[in-house]
Amino acid sequence: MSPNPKDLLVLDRGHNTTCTIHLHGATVLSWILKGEEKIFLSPKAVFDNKKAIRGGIPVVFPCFGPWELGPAHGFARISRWEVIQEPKKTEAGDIRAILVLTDSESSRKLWNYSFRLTYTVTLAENSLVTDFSVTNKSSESFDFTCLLHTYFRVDDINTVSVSGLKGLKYADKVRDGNLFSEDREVVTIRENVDRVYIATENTHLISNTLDGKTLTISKSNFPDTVVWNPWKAKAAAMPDLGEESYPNMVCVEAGHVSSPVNLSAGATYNASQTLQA
Ligand SMILES: O=P(O)(O)OC[C@H]1O[C@H](O)[C@H](O)[C@@H](O)[C@@H]1O
Repeated sequence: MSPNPKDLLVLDRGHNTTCTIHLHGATVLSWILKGEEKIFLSPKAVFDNKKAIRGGIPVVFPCFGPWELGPAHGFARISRWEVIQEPKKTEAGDIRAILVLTDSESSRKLWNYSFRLTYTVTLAENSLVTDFSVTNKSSESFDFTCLLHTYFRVDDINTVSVSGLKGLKYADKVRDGNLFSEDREVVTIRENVDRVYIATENTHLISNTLDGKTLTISKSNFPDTVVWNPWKAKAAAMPDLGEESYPNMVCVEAGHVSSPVNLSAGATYNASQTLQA
């Protein structure tokens, strides 16, 4: 299934460097840098403007994980966002687009607050910058968790490693969410891994993504990092993924998830992620 071109926003910086955003969820589907796709999008992803898109960079808000009030990972990734700035060149020569999501009758039914999310995507020469902000437009404070659920494209998950996690505590979601300590300098993945690393370094290197290359994630105000690969059996059980695809993806997700953000009435939370290749 391919997305409908009417649902897409394309940022084009020239030199075969582009970023494509689906308005459903403001989901970045693709980041091509000098001809090379850096982001994993499942060949079985569904683009029905209802289901969350399997791959890319889904935006998780207002709840990471199962949510007692609504769909898992919240409603932002399954809501249609509005483009408030079409792709436009910045003074630095980058291409930037801005999308927003505000509360609606359907969001208030699940979560009765007024808010404005702003997502600014900047395509630079060697990087993709995603700035995320939440403004509380309600008359009372609210709590939320949020995360950029980035799926990276890799040649082979068996050779990938992730830095910036040594010595940290993590909640292991495949072991009842129990807390463990990471003692490895770099984290490798050889089975179903689903971990919330707490208070991580602001930079992670993902090694051996494509042709031995390293990709860098730099984050600010996203204190936590989720590392996820469902491995073979779980991938096989996901109709929009399939067992053939798990070796070609790794999710390294920057978020504020191990504790909620408490945002006062009228206040704004700002966080950002830069992917650099
Ligand atoms: O299937 P989804 O709702 O898109 O969630 C995909 C995955 O997202 C995160 O990485 C969570 O830590 C996982 O537990 C979850 O399975």
